[in-house]
Parts: sequence; structure tokens; C-alpha cells
Amino acid sequence: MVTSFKPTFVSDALLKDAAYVNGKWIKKSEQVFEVTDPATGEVIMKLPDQDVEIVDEAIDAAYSAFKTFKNSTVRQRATWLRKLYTLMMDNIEDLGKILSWENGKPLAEGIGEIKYAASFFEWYAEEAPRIYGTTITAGIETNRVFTRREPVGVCGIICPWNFPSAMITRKAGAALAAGCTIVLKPDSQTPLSALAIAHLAHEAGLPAGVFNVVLSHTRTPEFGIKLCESPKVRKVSFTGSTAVGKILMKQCSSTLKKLSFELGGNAPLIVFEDADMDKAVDEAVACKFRGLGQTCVCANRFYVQESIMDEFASKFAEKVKKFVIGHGLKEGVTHGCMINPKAIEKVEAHSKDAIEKGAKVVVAGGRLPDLGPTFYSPTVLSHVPQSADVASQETFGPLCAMIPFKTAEEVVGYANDTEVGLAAYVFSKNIDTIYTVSEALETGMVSCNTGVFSDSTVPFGGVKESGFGREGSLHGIEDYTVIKSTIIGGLPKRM
Ligand SMILES: NC(=O)c1ccc[n+]([C@@H]2O[C@H](COP(=O)([O-])OP(=O)(O)OC[C@H]3O[C@@H](n4cnc5c(N)ncnc54)[C@H](O)[C@@H]3O)[C@@H](O)[C@H]2O)c1
Ligand SMILES: O=CCCC(=O)O
Repeated sequence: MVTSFKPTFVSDALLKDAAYVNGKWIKKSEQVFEVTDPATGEVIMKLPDQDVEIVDEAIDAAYSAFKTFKNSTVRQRATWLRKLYTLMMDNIEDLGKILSWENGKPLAEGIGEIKYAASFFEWYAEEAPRIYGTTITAGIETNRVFTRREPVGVCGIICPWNFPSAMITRKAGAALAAGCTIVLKPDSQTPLSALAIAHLAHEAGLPAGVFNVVLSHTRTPEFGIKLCESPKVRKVSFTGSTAVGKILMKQCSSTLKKLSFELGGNAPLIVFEDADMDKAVDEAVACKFRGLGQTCVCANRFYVQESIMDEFASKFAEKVKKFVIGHGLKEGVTHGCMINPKAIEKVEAHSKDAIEKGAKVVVAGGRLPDLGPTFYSPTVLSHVPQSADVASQETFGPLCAMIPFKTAEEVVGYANDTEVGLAAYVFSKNIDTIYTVSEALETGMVSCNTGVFSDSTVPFGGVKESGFGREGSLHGIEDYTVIKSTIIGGLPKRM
């Protein structure tokens, strides 16, 4: 078993053991839940497992704060966001350690996520002063028309465990820049990163009630209902599975909220025979193993042109065999553990199914009981048939399934044969192939000749059952605003 690991921090101030509502830390609760290190199972922190009334309290605080915050100047909001960015960067080591400790990803990846997360505060500090309306030539001669983007109101934000920091800042940055206030419910497996951000929001001087974090392990669905059904909440932004997204959408119908949903993916990574093979292998490895395959935009299925399948699989396998798997906070470890033992079951089921349907085992992989119940060494399979479950369902783990194809038309058909459409990857040196295939893919994002594209400047989001709305980029802020049209009538006709 991996040995227990308690990181040392520059300052313990970021490690919080309470919820944050209306500018105050709230520890009082009849019940607690344990946040554990997924690598060892050891308890990191006990947090209040709050009653559902706390959601009403947080919504009321956010509702009341919105009345003033919506009228803060764009420069004030930019200053708060810039301060948050600077505070995150000043505390990057401690934030990275907290994130890796509760999530299991290696420290280098944890620190990489903090940089990525902070970049959304930086980006939205720059976007806050760039909220524009339009003036429109009215159809009625005596009218004048102009529009203004107003903040939508209180936002309920529900985030997953796989990016405990970046999924929060990508939403919160845009919401705060637009002038919205928020009630955040982090995943109970990784709430410490959220609380650390709340601490920094407090330090940055955000007014009480603007940024609230509520905590629950046993009452998550009830918390969701409250956020979805409260008439005081005007928007729900959710990142997580498609199944939960559908539940939340139904719940939100009672108050017809504005929604942004970043849901499940099933990314195809397509390698044509004219691709730069070594580059494609490196990029494919980087793409597949962000968060050990537990990333919504990780390649879920590799489509490799038949003529290069064996060479690609063997080069890919060589890289995978060099992984050093262990506790994410241990020096030299390249890949950490899964979030929980259950996450391994789908990897095993999809591997078994593909092998039964004729796939060739290139790297067997499998559980690593000597390290602990959340450790799994990646499985690499080639010659997987398109009928395998992995082709149509998201594994969300370290299974690399390579499916052969002959033509561009055939692979586009395979790639699009799924209910979801988040990201896709295309590797080819032929610019015609890059354009035509990327245009034909039914996904919100297509990454060409690179396996890692995430960046605050990119409009991030999906199509089909991967959800709607775009986060980051110039579009991210729009999702937290509504257009107000003002019509002034009774004016003279134009001269
Ligand atoms: N599109 C994206 O940007 C993106 C990013 C990360 C993860 N994901 C997707 O998320 C899935 C994996 O994450 P997961 O297992 O944590 O997903 P999940 O849907 O089970 O959980 C996501 C969050 O929702 C909460 N939740 C669950 N049921 C709820 C309910 N009834 N009401 C309110 N909240 C509820 C969970 O506690 C968690 O915080 C994958 O499908 C992945 O592709 C998508
Ligand atoms: O898992 C989802 C988010 C990943 C990313 O932002 O690149």
C-alpha cells in the first residue's frame, strides 16, 4: 500500500473546515462528512454535512448581495478578479497540494490545474470591462432602440471532483465579471479546493454574500432541488454527467432558469496515416492521461488508420510502460490514483467487453492492489471493433481503446455515432483532411494536431447531450448576462 502522506504547507490558512456563507465560516452542523485522500483512504478533514436550510440561507445572502453587486463598476469587478488571480498564483504550491491530496492527481498536474484555474480569474478580470450592448435602427420611425447586457442574478453552481479548482473558477470568474452572485456546491469528495478559493475570495475583499460555498455529502440531491427550484436563483451552471444534467434540467423547468451545462463526453481521437507519428503518439498520451483518463475531454476512443495501427499502438504502449504510478504527492510519480474504487469498475467492464469482441491486448494493465484499491495501471487495446461498448460510452478512466478505420468518411461516421459531442481530436499533415474532418465532426470542440487545448481563451462546451453554453473565451461572460432592450418612443422622425 502507498504510505500515508500529509503535505506540508507554507500556510495552513487555506485548509478550511467550514462552509462559507454571507462572508462567514459556518462550522455548526449535527453531522459531518470525511474528506479522504483517495490514494490511502485516510481522513484529511471532517466537514459539516449541512442541513438543506443552509442553501436557503446562502441564496438569501446572494440575493441580497446582488442588489448592490450588480451595480458595482466593471473596474471594481476587474480589480477583485485580478486580486483573486494574484492570490491564487501567490499560493500556487499550497493550492496544488490541497488539490492533489483530495483528488489524487500528481502534484505537477495539480499545480498545472491551479494555473489553469487562476487563468480564468485573470481572463475575466480583463473581460469584465468589455461587456457591450448594441444600438439598433428601429423599425418604427419615432423610436430609438439600444440593448444592454445585465447580470442574470443569483447563480447556483454545481461542480464535479475531477477538476476541483478549474471547474469552479471557469464559472465563478464569468459570473462575478458579469455582476452575478453565486452559491457554489462542490463535490463532497473534493470540497477543500473550493473552500480554499472561498478563503481567497474573502481575502480579495469580495463583499459578503457574493461568493458562498455550501457543503453536503448526504443531501446533495436536496441541495440541487433547492438551487434549481428557488425563484431567487436565476441561473444554474453545472458540470458533471449527462444523467445528472437531465435531472437538474427537469428541476429547473419549474422556474425556467437560464442554464449552462458541461456534461459527459466520448471524445474520438483520429490519427490518419499521414500524421506525424511520434508527435501524434506524444499528444495522444498527454490527452488520454489528463487526470488518469478522468477528464471530460480525454480521448475515449482512438481511431487509428488501419495501415499504422500496429506501429501506433506499439509506440503508445512504450510510453505507457514508463509511467510511475503512486501517491500523487510523492516525488517522481507521473500518474496518481482514481477518485474511488468504483471508478475502476467501468474501466474493467469496457476492457473485458472489448477483448471478448476481439480486441488485441497491447498492455494488459489492471488493478494494483499492492498500492491500494484506487490504483489501476492503464490498459491498452488495439484492433477494437466499433461494436465495443467503449465506442459508444464514456469510460472516464485509463483504458486506451484503438479502433481501426479505412477512410475519412468511415471514421467520421464512427466518431459521430454517439449521443454526446464534447471534444474531438484529428491528427493529419493534410490541411484538406484537417478542415473537412473537423467540420464534419459533431462536437463543440475539435483539436487538430494537439492533444491538450484547454485554455481560458477557448470557448469550451459541447453539442448534443454534452450540454450547452460556452465557458471561457469572450462568450463565457454572455452566459451570465441577459439582454435588456430599451426602446425610446415618441421621438422626432430621423431628419
Ligand atoms: N463537459 C465538461 O466540461 C465536464 C467536465 C468535467 C466532468 N464532466 C463529466 O462529468 C462526469 C463525471 O463527473 P461526476 O461523476 O462527478 O458526475 P456527476 O454528474 O455524478 O456529479 C457531478 C456533480 O453533481 C453532483 N450531483 C450528483 N447528483 C446530483 C443531484 N441530483 N443534484 C445536484 N447535484 C448532484 C455531484 O455531487 C457532483 O458534485 C463525466 O461524465 C464527465 O464527462 C464534464
Ligand atoms: O473535465 C473537464 C474539464 C477539462 C478542461 O477544462 O480541459
